[in-house]
Parts: sequence; C-alpha cells; structure tokens
Amino acid sequence: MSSALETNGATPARGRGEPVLSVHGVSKHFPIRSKGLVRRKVGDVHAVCDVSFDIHENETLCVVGESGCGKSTTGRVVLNLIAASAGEVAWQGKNLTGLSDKRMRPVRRDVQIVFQDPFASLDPRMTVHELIAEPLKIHGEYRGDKAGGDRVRELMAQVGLNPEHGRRYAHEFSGGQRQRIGIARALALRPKLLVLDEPVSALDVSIQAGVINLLEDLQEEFGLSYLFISHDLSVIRHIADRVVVMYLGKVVETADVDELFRHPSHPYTQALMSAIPLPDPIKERERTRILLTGDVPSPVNPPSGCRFRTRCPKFANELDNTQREWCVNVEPPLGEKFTGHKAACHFAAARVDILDTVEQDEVGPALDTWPTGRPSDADASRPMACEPDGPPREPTRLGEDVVVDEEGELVTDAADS
Ligand SMILES: Nc1ncnc2c1ncn2[C@@H]1O[C@H](COP(=O)(O)OP(=O)(O)OP(=O)(O)O)[C@@H](O)[C@H]1O
Repeated sequence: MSSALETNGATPARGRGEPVLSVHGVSKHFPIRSKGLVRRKVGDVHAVCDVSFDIHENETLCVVGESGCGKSTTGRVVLNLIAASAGEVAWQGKNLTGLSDKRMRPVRRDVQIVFQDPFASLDPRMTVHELIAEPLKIHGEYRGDKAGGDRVRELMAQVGLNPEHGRRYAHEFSGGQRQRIGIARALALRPKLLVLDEPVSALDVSIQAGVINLLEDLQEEFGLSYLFISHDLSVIRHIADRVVVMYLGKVVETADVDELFRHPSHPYTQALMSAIPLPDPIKERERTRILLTGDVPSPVNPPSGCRFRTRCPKFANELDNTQREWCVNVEPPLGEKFTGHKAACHFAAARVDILDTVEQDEVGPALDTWPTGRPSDADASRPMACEPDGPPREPTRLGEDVVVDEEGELVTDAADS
C-alpha cells in the first residue's frame, strides 16, 4: 500500500545538518490593561523570555516545566498563531516574523499542531471522516472525490483506527482513539514538524503508551520532527532526543536527554526528576525527594536575579549569604556546564543521587566554576533580559542577619549597608 506521507527513502539521521526550525531569543509578553473606558497598559505578563532552541530533521525536542511556565505560548509562537514580542522564529531558514496569512500558508502545511484535549479539539457535529478530511479540503486537496476519500481511510489506518469507522462521531471513540483522530488530522497535509502540546496528558497512563508508540512509529516512517510539550519528565525521558526545561518563562537547563538525566544540574530540574516514580518500591521509598515549597511567582513581576531563587532548595539551604547575593542580583546566564549541556544557575552542580540509573563515576568535570566574591565586584548591574524597563538596580548586600522568609524572599531588620 502506498503511503499517504511520502519520504525520500531512508529516515534521516537525527539532530544532524541544518535545523528545520530555529527559535532565537523569543519573548512573548501579554499586556495587562486597566479597567474602564481608557484601558491603559499597566503591566505585562512575561510569559516567555529570551527562549532559543533548534529542531533538526527527524528530531524530538521536548519542552518541560510546570503549568504556567510558558510551554504552550512557546508552541503558539512557533506556529505563528501569536506574534513574538521579540526574537525570531525561522522555518527552514525563512524568518516567519510578520509574515502575512498568505505567506504563512505553505508553512502551515509543514508545521501542524496536536492539542492536549482530544475531547475539546474535535467538533462533535462532524464525523471522523469529515474531521480528517477538513485540512485537506481547506488546502484544496479533497473535493469529495474517491482519491480524497481513500486518503482519509489511509490516514485512519496509519494512526491505528479502523477505516470502516469514518461515519462515526468523535464521542463514539475513547480518549486514546480521539487523540489518534487529532494526529491523523495533523498528518493529513504531510507536515514536516508537529507541535505536540501535552498530547497524552489527558489520557489514562495505560493509553498513553499506545499513543507515544504511535508517534514514535510515525516519526520513524516519515522522518518527522517533533516539538513535544509536556509537564511529565517520565514521558519525556522515553520520547525525547533533546530537552529544554523551562521555569517562569525562561530556559533553565537544556541538554540531550541522556545527558540531562545523567547530570541534572539545575536545582529545578533536579526537583522535577526527583518526582519521577521509580519502579522498584524499595528504591522509591529510600530515594531523595526534593520538594519545592511555595507557589510559582507571578510572571507579571518575576523575582530579580534568578527567577527560581524564591523556591530554590539550594538557595535556602546550601548557599552562604555572599553566594545568595549573586542569585538575588544577577540573572544567571544559560551557560555550558558540561559539553553541550547548559544550565542557568550560578551554582549549578550535577546530582547523581536522584535517579537510580546512574553511577557516581559517570559525573564528569563541570566546565564552569561557581562565581566568587560579591556580584557588585562583577558585572552585576546589567538589566535582566525580560524585566520591565527601568534603571539597573544596585546590587543588594546581605548581612549575617538576613534570613529567607516563608515565601523564599530575603528579609532583614537591618538597614542596607
Ligand atoms: N492570552 C494570554 N493573555 C494573558 N496571559 C496569558 C495568555 N496566554 C498565556 N498567558 C499567561 O502566560 C503564562 C504562560 O502560559 P502558558 O499557557 O504558555 O503556560 P504552560 O506552561 O503551557 O502552562 P499549562 O501547562 O498550564 O498550559 C501564564 O502565566 C499564563 O497565564
């Protein structure tokens, strides 16, 4: 049987050559306006700040982080469904910034999205055949003819649905089958990249594996690239080639998936990993679990310096006051800690006690050293990339009487020196 999606022979090697998608320095701010007749802008939600990554042919890049960290906004900017406030998205070398709908049309064929909720994203009044035929009709590839109908049946078979069930409605299918309908819709136009926004989060764990396996098979067969968005590191560990960890709109760590799980170096990544259940109940009981306290700060007014410091166990328990000054005053750059492995933490250090799969001696030397001295001695006054406009702040000095309050903020009764 001929394939609905044609490839040029062998599946290309992963992560090689020119990237198909380049995201460079992308930020997205949503303005907050006052109520009333004159709706003045009173602030911004800093949803995504200075995010960069590449995706190569046949590669899966996963974006992971808690709810509200900016994953979906990043996906929508990539698809040009919303415009970036700053930065650039390039598809096969072509800058998408400001492209008209007409010019975006060929890109929209190449880059498709699968949504999280297969219940909400499918029109309940349409049959499965109509749902899958819709993108073909919009792009003029199906006018009710037999060839178009055959394509729809072929797509159904490719995603593991019975082609005889085309006259049924979405509500007659289970959650996993509905997500397969969503995937068939996304595949209809022979895309090259799929943005998969939490594609299995709404499904039972037993069903998740089937959908993940399907995505892997489709990638293998058609050389697809995936931008896979998820809050679940155990799913990501299975499917990712590379991982981008986000916190409060920023990338805090990025590496190849094996490298990230071998050397988790940012305290936030370490906390996420420590929540992955271990299959061995004894190891699960004995393991190190890092619990993050407090809520994620508001993206309207993110903390100065390191955004994670208000919840960072290392900041609260391990650093001295001079080191904390760095976290409070200086935004940590996304620096290379191991080869090809970047983390945005002044005091990043790989931990191997979080998962049971790595040996101590696998930890190589970190490339960076921790900063010493006070940040005021260094270039501490540069403004943060995504901060509201304003003059650079003076570095804050912390004395011995400084404590971290229950919200993770530094507090002191003493006057600033
Ligand atoms: N249209 C919008 N207007 C204002 N704020 C928005 C808008 N869309 C998203 N946000 C805010 O931007 C931040 C990032 O949201 P986003 O949906 O990208 O996060 P997420 O990591 O995908 O979370 P989730 O997994 O819950 O979807 C959140 O604080 C959210 O409230």
